[in-house]
Amino acid sequence: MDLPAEPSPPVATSPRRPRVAVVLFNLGGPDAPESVRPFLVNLFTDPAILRVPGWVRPWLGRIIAWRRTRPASENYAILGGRSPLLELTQEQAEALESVLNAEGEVEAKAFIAMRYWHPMSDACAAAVKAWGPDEILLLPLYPQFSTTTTGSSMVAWDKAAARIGLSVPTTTLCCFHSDPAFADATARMVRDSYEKARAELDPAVKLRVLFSAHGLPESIVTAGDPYQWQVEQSVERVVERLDIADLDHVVCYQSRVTPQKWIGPSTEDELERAGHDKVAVLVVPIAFTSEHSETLVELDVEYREEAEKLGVPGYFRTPAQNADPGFIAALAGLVRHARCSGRSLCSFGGARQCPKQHRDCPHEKVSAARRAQVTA
Ligand SMILES: C=CC1=C(C)c2cc3[nH]c(cc4nc(cc5[nH]c(cc1n2)c(C)c5CCC(=O)O)C(CCC(=O)O)=C4C)c(C)c3C=C
Ligand SMILES: [Fe+2]
Ligand SMILES: [Fe+2]
Repeated sequence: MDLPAEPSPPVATSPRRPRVAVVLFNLGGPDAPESVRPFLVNLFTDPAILRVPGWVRPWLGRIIAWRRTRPASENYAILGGRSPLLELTQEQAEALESVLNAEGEVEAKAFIAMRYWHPMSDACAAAVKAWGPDEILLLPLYPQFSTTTTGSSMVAWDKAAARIGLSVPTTTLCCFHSDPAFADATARMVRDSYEKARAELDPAVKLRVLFSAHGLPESIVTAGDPYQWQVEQSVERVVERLDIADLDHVVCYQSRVTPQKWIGPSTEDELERAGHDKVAVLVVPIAFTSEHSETLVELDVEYREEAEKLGVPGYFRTPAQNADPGFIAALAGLVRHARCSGRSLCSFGGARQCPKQHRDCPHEKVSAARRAQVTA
């Protein structure tokens, strides 16, 4: 006699994890000596960078790019003829992807959209579309928002996504200048290099920390760009965490490339002051999260030589974050936080109040007036 078949046990079905495409924004850099000129043309013909009437820009932008090609090529030659930015961003992308996937909440894939050299937004948007995400998170690798960097990348992304009809719910993170995990990771790196510098220096020599950020033409800040204010916020958060009594420190700005008036003090002026005061310096890049020509050449070669000439009694530098585990954990936290807070969290150029009222919400608000100026 046939026995009735045993009812089969219920099959455990775990819900499919949402597929999240994390798009990392950075500036990009030339991948060969012959790419330097077209990279610079892309940069100087961007209306976010060269703020002149549209009919002048293609001409003036090309002239400025042409004039800048020689000094820029000389800098890239020191790095073997190319920028290391893409490889370093790829390492950050892989590290972030593995942290997010290990957490198990989402199925994450990190993509890279460079602004002025490949892979740019069009290629990135096509790769994102082919992957078929449920959600997209736009995550700048610039801690502080500037219309010249993150703002410009957002505009380029929107155009690229529209061109190929990529319409997936998208969260945009404007900035993370005051994110506690970002400040913790940065402060740890600064403390390490501060201690190493102190160990090398004669105890009688004082050490000053120069938080060096990329500069901006002053007119861009006057027009409402929140970058300088956000840089100052980042420095305050890091200094709080360093908790070094009577820390001698200053915020300064490097990499001026146009003749207009740029925000100051310049990093060069601060080197001159350090030479005059006979104090050693620890230079901390505060607005770049990866090494590239402006850290490896400008800071490590040019400013070091300048400091020697000026009689600065010691020159040290904190590395950029690259794939530092603390920094990658901070990025993963930003992804989690942005998702849990809902898609309304950030708007172009600023952020609305954190809807979940998290303490220390990293999405610091930009005042309504400033936001209006930025988005105008
Ligand atoms: C008017 C010119 C520029 C403004 C404004 C500007 C803002 C800005 N840039 C960064 C970060 C990076 N800049 C990089 C290269 C680079 N930037 C400019 C000009 C302006 N940047 C030039 C001409 C170049 C090319 C290099 C050179 O000619 O020296 C890079 C990448 C470089 C690499 O090696 O890959 C980064 C990163 C920030 C954060 C910023 C304002 C907030
Ligand atoms: Fe720049
Ligand atoms: Fe929040």
